[in-house]
Order: sequence, then C-alpha cells, then structure tokens
Amino acid sequence: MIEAQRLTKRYPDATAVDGVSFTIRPGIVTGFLGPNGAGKSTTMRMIMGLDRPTAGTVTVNGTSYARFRAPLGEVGALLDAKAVHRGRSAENHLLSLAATHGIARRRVHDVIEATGLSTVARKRVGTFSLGMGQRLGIAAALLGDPQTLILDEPVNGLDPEGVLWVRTLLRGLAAEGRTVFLSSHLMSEMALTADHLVILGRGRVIVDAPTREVVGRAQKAAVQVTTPMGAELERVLLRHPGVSVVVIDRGILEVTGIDAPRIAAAASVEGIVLHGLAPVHVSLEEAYMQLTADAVEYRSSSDLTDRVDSTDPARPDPSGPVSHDRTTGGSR
Ligand SMILES: Nc1ncnc2c1ncn2[C@@H]1O[C@H](COP(=O)(O)OP(=O)(O)OP(=O)(O)O)[C@@H](O)[C@H]1O
Repeated sequence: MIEAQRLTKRYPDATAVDGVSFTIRPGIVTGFLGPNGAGKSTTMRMIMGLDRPTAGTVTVNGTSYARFRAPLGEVGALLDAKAVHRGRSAENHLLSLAATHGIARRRVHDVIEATGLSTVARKRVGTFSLGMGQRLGIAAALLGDPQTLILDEPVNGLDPEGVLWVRTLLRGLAAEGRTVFLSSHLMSEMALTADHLVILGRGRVIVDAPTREVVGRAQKAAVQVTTPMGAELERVLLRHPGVSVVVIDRGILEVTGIDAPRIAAAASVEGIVLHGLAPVHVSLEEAYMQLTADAVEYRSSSDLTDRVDSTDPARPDPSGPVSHDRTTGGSR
C-alpha cells in the first residue's frame, strides 16, 4: 500500500506536486496518468525518497522509503531505464544490485530468464535497444521479490509482444496481492492493464476512481447505426424530438436522443433496412482527453491551428463532405 497525504513539491519557478493525497491499494494494478508536466515522475521520485517533499508525506506499507533497511525487498522501481552503467553486462548489473542486499545468484538468473534477457545477459548494457533496457529495468525492480512495484512508463519502447508480456506480468503480480503502481501515456494499454486510475493535472489529483467508472462516466449514450439507407433513416429519425444524428461515414450514423429499440421500430415502420445497431463505447483515451482538457500545459501547434481556424468564416466545413451533424428539437 502506498499512501500520500497532502504531498507537495515546489521548485523555485513551479509547483510540481500540489497537495496530492491518494491510497494505492494492494491486489490491483493502479495506473497513474496525466499530461506532460502534471507531476507523475516527481510523485514517484518522492515515493522512492529521491526527491524530498516540500510538504506532506508519502509512505510505502506505512514506512517512508528512506527508513527501509533492505529497500529492494520492499519496493521494486523502474524510474529511469537508462540509469544503468552502460559498460557493464546486464548480468553484472543485476549481480551488483543483488550483492548490496545479499540476494542469491540464483534469483538473478531467475529474473533474467523471467524478463526474456537470457540470450543478451552477458552483453554490455550500452548496446541494448530501448526495449531491452526496459526489460533490464523491470528485472532490477523484480530482483528483491518486493511487495510493491512502481514503474514509470514500463512499456516505453517495447514491441507488441513486450507490451503484452508487461501487461500479463503486472496483472499476475497484482493477483498475487502485490501493490502495482505504473504510469503510462498509452491509454489503450492502460485501459487493459489498470483496474484503478489516479489522474493528475497541474500537480493535483483530478480523478481517483476505478478504470471502468472513469470510462463509464464519459459514455455518450449514443447508438451507431449501419444502414444502406442512411439518408432515409436520418430523415425519419429527425422527425423525433430531441434526436441528433451525426453521419460518421457513408451508411454509418451516430444517433443520440433515442434508444436502439426505438430506432429499429422507426426503421421497420418505414421499410428501412438496417445492417447493425450498436451502443457507442467511449475509449479511455476519449475519457482521459475530456477529463484533462483544462490541465494540458503543452499543446501541439496543430491543436492551436484548429482552434484559430475554427473562428475563420472562410474555413471549409471541418466535418468534410461526408460527416455532418443534425439535431432536432434544439436539444444541443
Ligand atoms: N528538478 C526540477 N527543477 C525544476 N522543475 C522541475 C524539476 N523536476 C520537475 N520539474 C517541473 O515539475 C513539473 C512536473 O514534472 P514531472 O516530470 O513530475 O511531470 P510528469 O507528469 O512526470 O511529466 P511527463 O509525462 O512529461 O514525464 C514540470 O513543470 C517540471 O518542469
């Protein structure tokens, strides 16, 4: 269990973490999200005793990290996979870490095998790809068989097989009752890996909730309809008050303000053929974008262009020739 209480880190020209409180529970995977600069790495560094809080406290299983006599056996961390002596072999790196804690050679070889590094264990770390470096960082985190794991972007640089491996590994560690806390900017992966999410924005907690709930709150209650008679169906549906129709593509409509059975009934009365009716699911990425819209500090220039251009009366319809949005009853 990791507990932060009013945790704060101020730098002379920035408050990186601003009164953050949370409890990261054992037995589940907790994802740590937030835009660039939100304060995730600083929080993780404070958990690991690498940064001193300006105010507040953070403990792992009730103890601050600095007080652990054998920290590798308490908390395994991957904070910066590049922070390894590049001239050493992976095996020697792990053996030297193990020696500081009296960890047996056997365990070093077990984690090398478990992380898929057996064939490169004797190679210099300096020759490692990004993905191999990540695997070595994960091997080091697992070395002391800790109850708590803290991983900053563990899938960064991994190929799809590696990403799946990390997901399976972390879910397995949580299922054993361990506390697993990880950050990532890969929303699709986070949606598959994390049971619970803590989302930071400008140094503050903006969401602390189960992943399912975070996505559920953002659901649109829309229905996607596939039909070869899109124009006819649109005309029929728009007769119902409060209905809005967005043409996503030729033959695909996104409809709000009326449920699937009523859409099917209306279509049947008019002899309109339907090929599909399905609820529209919001992805974690869409939910995250909505939740953090006000907390993004660094926005790409294409976003800026979009915002500037949308005020330009000469700008063509951004929905293009196919996609358009129609509403009845003034509900939007
Ligand atoms: N040593 C430092 N000195 C001054 N400011 C710092 C320092 N470390 C971090 N900051 C600032 O604190 C804020 C939070 O940074 P942090 O790296 O924790 O964010 P993050 O959420 O991990 O971002 P990213 O997703 O980009 O890794 C940023 O504004 C950053 O510039």
